[in-house]
Amino acid sequence: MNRLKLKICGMTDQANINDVLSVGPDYLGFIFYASSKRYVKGLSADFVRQLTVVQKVGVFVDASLDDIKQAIIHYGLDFVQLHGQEQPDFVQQVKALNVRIIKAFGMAADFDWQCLRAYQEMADYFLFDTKTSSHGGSGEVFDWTLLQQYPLQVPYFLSGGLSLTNLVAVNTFDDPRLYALDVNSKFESSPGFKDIQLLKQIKK
Ligand SMILES: O=C(O)c1ccccc1N[C@@H]1O[C@H](COP(=O)(O)O)[C@@H](O)[C@H]1O
Repeated sequence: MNRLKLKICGMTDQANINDVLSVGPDYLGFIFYASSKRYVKGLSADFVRQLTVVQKVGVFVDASLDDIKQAIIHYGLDFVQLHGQEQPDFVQQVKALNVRIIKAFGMAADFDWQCLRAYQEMADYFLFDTKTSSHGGSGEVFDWTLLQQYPLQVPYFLSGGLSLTNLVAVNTFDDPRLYALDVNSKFESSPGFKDIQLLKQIKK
């Protein structure tokens, strides 16, 4: 697991973020989706913007280009994670805002792998999450054997209900395209508050 990058997502609280940074994540995720239990709204943009020891990822679900642009400016985002049904031409417009792109897809048995081709030139990374009506943060795991059908070379984040229990099986992955692990609800004491003791066990 050591070669893999770590993204800790759904940060909402300043003190909790300071504790989480002691775990040494590569990426911190902030949810800019009002329906989420982890909506970033109460968190100071000035505080987030001055965080430089970590890559800051804004997570959006079918947001407008202007909302994304404002969030990039105010929170100093390095990455935009597009977690909805964003089409390639829209993703290209976000990329033109001078951020790097993580394009997320909800995995299910009938997932159309060919649809990824239209995104491969503009996405720095793909992210594979479990397909649910809540878009993300469900804590549900998808069938990882589906990834055997992934046809492209774009590196990806593995996501969807990652926990201390199922992360053990990541060691069986033999896929150099697996770039990062994205942990969220299974490492919380309550939505938006990460459990530091649980997080510390990831890198053991
Ligand atoms: O966390 C949320 O509430 C959320 C809401 C809407 C879109 C994405 C969201 N989070 C992302 O969901 C995945 C998986 O989370 P979990 O481990 O299943 O809880 C993760 O990539 C978050 O970035």
